[in-house]
Amino acid sequence: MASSQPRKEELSGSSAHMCECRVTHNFFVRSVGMHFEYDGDDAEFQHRYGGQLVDGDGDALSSLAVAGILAEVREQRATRLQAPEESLARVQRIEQSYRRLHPEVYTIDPKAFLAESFLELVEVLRGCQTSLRGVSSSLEDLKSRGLLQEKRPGLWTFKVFTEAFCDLLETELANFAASGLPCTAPNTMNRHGVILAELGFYPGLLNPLVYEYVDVLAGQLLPDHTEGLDSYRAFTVLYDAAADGDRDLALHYDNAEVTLNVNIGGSWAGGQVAFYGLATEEESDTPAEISLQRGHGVLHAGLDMHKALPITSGRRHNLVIWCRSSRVRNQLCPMCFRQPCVLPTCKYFDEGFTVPPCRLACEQHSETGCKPNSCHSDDDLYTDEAD
Ligand SMILES: O=C(O)CCC(=O)C(=O)O
Ligand SMILES: [Fe+2]
Repeated sequence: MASSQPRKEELSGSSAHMCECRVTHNFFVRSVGMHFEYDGDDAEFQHRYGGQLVDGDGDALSSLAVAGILAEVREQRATRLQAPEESLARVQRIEQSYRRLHPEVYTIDPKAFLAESFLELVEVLRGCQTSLRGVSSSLEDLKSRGLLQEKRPGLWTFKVFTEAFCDLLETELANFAASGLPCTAPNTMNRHGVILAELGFYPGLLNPLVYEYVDVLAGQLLPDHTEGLDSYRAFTVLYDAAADGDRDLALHYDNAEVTLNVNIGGSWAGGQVAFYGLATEEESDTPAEISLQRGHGVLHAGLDMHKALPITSGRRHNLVIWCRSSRVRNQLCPMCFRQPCVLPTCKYFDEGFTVPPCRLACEQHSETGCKPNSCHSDDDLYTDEAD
């Protein structure tokens, strides 16, 4: 199953790619509560939305109001186009100026960082990859011994990290936050989390965690969703009931085949993560609500719709890893549900598509003559020159 595949960064000639939909789809304008598509063609935007948009009373929006929406969408697109370049600049600045408090937390120490039960869980499931004995009896055994819980089909919880690791990571991240250096928030709803690639956590800590451990679990526990994990996006989310804190996260699915979400600290009330089932299937009326103890994680399909309920007091700090399987996502982009047509990007914005088999948007457009303005002539902007 999973691990015989080379990971993406080991493939010769590979580079980072994102689906073109990242800069053409899902622009959310809060004032009208709608998502828009926009590929840089103003006339097409006007044509597509001009007559359709109505205000709260059902009256058509004025052309001035539509122009205002277009301006907002245009700005969002420009921000997304610039994001990879800005990320590279931030990384350079962090590398030059940040003094690590705990340099040891950047390199995995399995015995000190990973819970004993997690190491055993992975070893048992690794053994199932080669054994003829079915995985199901091993899973039953692991469940009966309390190493693994199945909250409902496809929703697994287990202990991942030791307290010592959670302490190290939390204090390192607090030290980084106190440095005042710039970092990126993982999404617009989580203003206080950070993208861990930009802080240098990938090579020594997260690459081995994902490729040597999570890949084994994902392959055995969510076999319909991965054909081997070969890239990922890792970040933290931080909820705080205090005045300026983020409290909840809207219903969504992840840009991932498989997600591992682990609590690394805090003490709080509320804040359960509620799961509603796969986006491709009928929504469940009764969500499975998960509340994790410190060091414990939930492993779920990226397509499992979920939201974080509001925390009512305290603070909740989680490490989230969106794991990607190029063999799966190369067939269909999980964000636009189309065959991916990709743009080069920097490694911090990699969405895990590989070329080939995916086609570059520029080639696709010049061949078919469609949408030349959504393909990027200035490739240097999207090439990772930090390596
Ligand atoms: O709040 C959480 O624990 C879930 C976060 C999440 O779903 C995400 O960032 O994709
Ligand atoms: Fe999520």
